[in-house]
Amino acid sequence: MVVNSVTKRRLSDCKILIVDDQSSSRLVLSTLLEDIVACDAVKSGQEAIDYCANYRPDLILMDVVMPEMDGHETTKILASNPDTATIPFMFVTSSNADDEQAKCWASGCVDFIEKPINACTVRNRVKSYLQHKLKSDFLERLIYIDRLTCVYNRHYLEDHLPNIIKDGTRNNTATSLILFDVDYFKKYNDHYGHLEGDNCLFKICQNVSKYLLRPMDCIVRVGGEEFLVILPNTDESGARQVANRLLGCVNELHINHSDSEFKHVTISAGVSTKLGNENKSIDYLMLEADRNLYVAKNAGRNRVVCRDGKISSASAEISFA
Ligand SMILES: Nc1nc2c(ncn2[C@@H]2O[C@H](COP(=O)(O)OP(=O)(O)OP(=O)(O)O)[C@@H](O)[C@H]2O)c(=O)[nH]1
Repeated sequence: MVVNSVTKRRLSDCKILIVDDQSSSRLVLSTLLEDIVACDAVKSGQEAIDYCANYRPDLILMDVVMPEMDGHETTKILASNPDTATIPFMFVTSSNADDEQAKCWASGCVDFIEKPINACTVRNRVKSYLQHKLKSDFLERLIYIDRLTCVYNRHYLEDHLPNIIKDGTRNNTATSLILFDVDYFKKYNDHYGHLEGDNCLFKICQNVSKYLLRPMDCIVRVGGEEFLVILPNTDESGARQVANRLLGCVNELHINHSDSEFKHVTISAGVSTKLGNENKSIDYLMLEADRNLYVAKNAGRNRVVCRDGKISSASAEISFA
């Protein structure tokens, strides 16, 4: 998962993906745009889908007519996957018929470019869209990112968790939550000072973010030194593995904490899971995670408790698998 930041991105930080079966069209578009943004190019809808499974372009320029999978079908598949649904796309089309234009807009494109392309229009249309996107992305980060830790804040949780849970029900997939809390943090602040405390929270969040491997996994600061990790499409055993990995990665930071029996900073975690066909509310899931966190604290801290009540202590094993 990408580590968030509230710094402003520039046009030159953006990346676009050009999807066109004709190598000449790919070359023309990338040559026209490469001094404005970084460009990657692929030659089919399937390659675009594979690319987006690993990378998040700021914009896709999508040819409409392609063999095997056309631009409309490709964007439909991207839109049906929550991981790729928000990637904006512009169609590049040689048809300016009314019904074709209507079809492009109906599929959710942000704009379209007519073929044969006009160099000046393509450059300015892409530039103007990306400038607008950079501003709205920045505003969204200001609203949703906690300034101290650079992870999501409660506003994000309130606006997005209901949809994540609904997606899980709709797709009949499990969703898990990990609620974690820094152990003996009051003592840490008392001993090392509040500024060091802030610093410690930042380090933990940055490190934990690196260990959330799927693009849809995210971490939210729910308050003080308490954080929620949201894991869409993850069952209880998967969540346990992630939670143990997070405990391991905080242990591996080796932040001194002389007033803890572990002698370094640790976290405790409670997990809750909603199976695709279960009807559990967000409040219920939060309570379940909170109750399990409480059990983990009482069992000695630096451990994970899932809904089956099983306790696992921090595994020092850290795996990126
Ligand atoms: N430095 C710093 N401290 C914070 C922040 N938010 C909350 N805290 C402190 O975190 C501490 C939490 O203390 P407690 O809730 O007693 O929990 P704890 O000491 O971690 O004990 P256990 O959770 O039982 O292991 C309080 O002293 C809060 O002031 C923050 O943003 N920065």
